[in-house]
Amino acid sequence: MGLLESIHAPKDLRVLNLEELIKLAQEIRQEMIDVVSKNGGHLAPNLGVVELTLALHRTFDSPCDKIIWDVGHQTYVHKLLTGRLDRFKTIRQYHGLSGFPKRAESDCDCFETGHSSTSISAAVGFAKARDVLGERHSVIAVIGDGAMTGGMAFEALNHAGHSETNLIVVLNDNEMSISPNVGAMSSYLSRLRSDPRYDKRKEDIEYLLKRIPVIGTQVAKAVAKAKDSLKYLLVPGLIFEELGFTYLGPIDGHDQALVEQLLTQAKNKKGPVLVHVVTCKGKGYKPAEENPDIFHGVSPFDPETGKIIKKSAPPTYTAVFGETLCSLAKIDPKIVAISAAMPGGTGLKDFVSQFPDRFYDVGIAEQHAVTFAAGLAFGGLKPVVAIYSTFYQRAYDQVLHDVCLQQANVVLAIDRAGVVGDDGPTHHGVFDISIFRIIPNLIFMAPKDENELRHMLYTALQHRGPVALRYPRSVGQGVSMDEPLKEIPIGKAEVMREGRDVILIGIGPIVNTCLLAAQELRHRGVEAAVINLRFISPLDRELLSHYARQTKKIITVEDHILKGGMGSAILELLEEEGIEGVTLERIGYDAFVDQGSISQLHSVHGLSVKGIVKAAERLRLFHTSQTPMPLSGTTGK
Ligand SMILES: Cc1ncc(C[n+]2csc(CCOP(=O)(O)OP(=O)(O)O)c2C)c(N)n1
Ligand SMILES: CC(=O)[C@@H](O)[C@H](O)COP(=O)(O)O
Ligand SMILES: [Mg+2]
Repeated sequence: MGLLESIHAPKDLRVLNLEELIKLAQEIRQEMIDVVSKNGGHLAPNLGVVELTLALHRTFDSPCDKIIWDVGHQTYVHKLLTGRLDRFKTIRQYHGLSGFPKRAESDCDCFETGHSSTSISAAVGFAKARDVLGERHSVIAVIGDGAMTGGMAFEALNHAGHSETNLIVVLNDNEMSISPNVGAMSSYLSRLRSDPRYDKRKEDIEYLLKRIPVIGTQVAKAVAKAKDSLKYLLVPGLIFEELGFTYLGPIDGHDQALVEQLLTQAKNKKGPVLVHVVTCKGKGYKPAEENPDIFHGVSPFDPETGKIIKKSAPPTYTAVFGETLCSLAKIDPKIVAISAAMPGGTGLKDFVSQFPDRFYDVGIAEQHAVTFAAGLAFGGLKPVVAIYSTFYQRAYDQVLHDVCLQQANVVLAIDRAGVVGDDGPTHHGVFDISIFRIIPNLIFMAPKDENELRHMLYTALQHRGPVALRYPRSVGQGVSMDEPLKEIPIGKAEVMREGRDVILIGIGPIVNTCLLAAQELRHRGVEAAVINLRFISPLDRELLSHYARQTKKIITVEDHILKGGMGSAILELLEEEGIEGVTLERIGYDAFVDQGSISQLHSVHGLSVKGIVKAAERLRLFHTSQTPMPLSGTTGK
């Protein structure tokens, strides 16, 4: 039996000596490489925090002490040490362990994360609750240098530093967000790391400063001023100190004994403390150390070589978006692109290399990204902001107040729209239609395939005023691409198939599933029209009203939450147009959606041929008893 099998709870770690801890760290790394090479997952961030997590669980007493992990993608080690080794092989799978902290999984997961930069705010909340209730436990937020670029982190530092509550912030600085970290805070952290006094204790410097003699009032004032300036030069971590934190570090985050020593020191200090540890993302696995961005969130790979297992498939929507944007930017010098710390994920890597002066990575700052884009637009440029659907939730007011109210010429590229798979409920992009379709002035569209995406991006960039464009995290349909790019008439839907009995209305690539379902329904004697809605706003009122009056039966299908979604928009339209006697079945999600593969989730929630046929049955378009013919080659509920 290895050491890892003997760890059932954090208390089991406290009996180990340094040699055993080093061996345990190796076993943990091996277990994570084995499992992630099969399941995919956030390998590099976890390899980087092995010693830090061991030190945290030896110094603090979880679940009594509260450890809050920012983003939460680096909690695999924490899971392995808090009684979840036996289920670790199921991580990120349907009904398996989550890849992020989950309160329902363990008492040691005191706060759920997934969206970045929330940990310090939550920690201040835990700390204040403890103070009010007269409790005494420690509260620790563990935040990466990337997450530290998010506005919420600054807001929380501002609050915590002023409140003087006992709280520890561990800054895990690996110089990486998903890509190399950006921004002034990141440069400041680099200066701290490269400071020749890296290991010079802050206390020593303060002691020296205190020894400067003070004689007479005038001289005292001058000396006080000089001391202040000197302090700026000499005391490391001064930004944090000035915000009211005691700053400790920076130290090597892979030196087990040193990390424990510093955490113990932090535990015994009063007020807010910031512990700065420097780690290597991907530590201990060469391919991940060499390519920390690729191994940040990696798909299955060969553990021997680190080679990603690739299947041949059509290009992703993201790749087609990136390629089209580059080709349009070549012709139009006003096009600029903005990413919130995800140039790779949003398909903008080529844009960065081809147009470095027209690309802005603003860090994990979605709110700033959107308002910055509004400024760029009024300054005369054509900004395209590419953000995942789930992270746009952060920038709702900026979209509404700064872009749409003022009719700024901004293209909002909404990537990862729909369920995203293994990352689960924190990351599914299933709310954007509900929150954005109600904003006046915003044109909102979604393509049925990758070719239509190209034409829509072109259309968006021709339009004056704000446009949103949603597309999923998946490979395209493998359709051929047509040239030249042309404008799609705003607000016009596309009839993909005629039919007198029912209309199947889809938005996005799910339209293709509607087409397959229409074929199945024909076997049951049902003629279904299929409409590719294309525009959520404005809706094609004329066309939809015509078909609704004709068939009186509608099935809407969307990779989105039902409440407020596309089906809801159709219901509103029927009511507004006074179309009566229509029965409507809506297919989509009715709650937060679990993790699982995208096809699994679609099938469980009825976004499948089988699910659509069942909806038709509920509309009494046919009865199962009359149609013995089996479904051919389809899945779904
Ligand atoms: C609001 C938000 N925007 C974007 C992301 C995507 N994201 C996940 S991890 C990450 C980088 C985090 O970097 P850091 O905090 O330094 O952690 P590391 O992986 O380097 O340990 C980003 C941008 C997110 N989770 N939340
Ligand atoms: C933790 C996080 O938010 C990202 O790392 C996310 O997992 C990226 O997912 P994609 O694979 O869709 O880019
Ligand atoms: Mg980092």
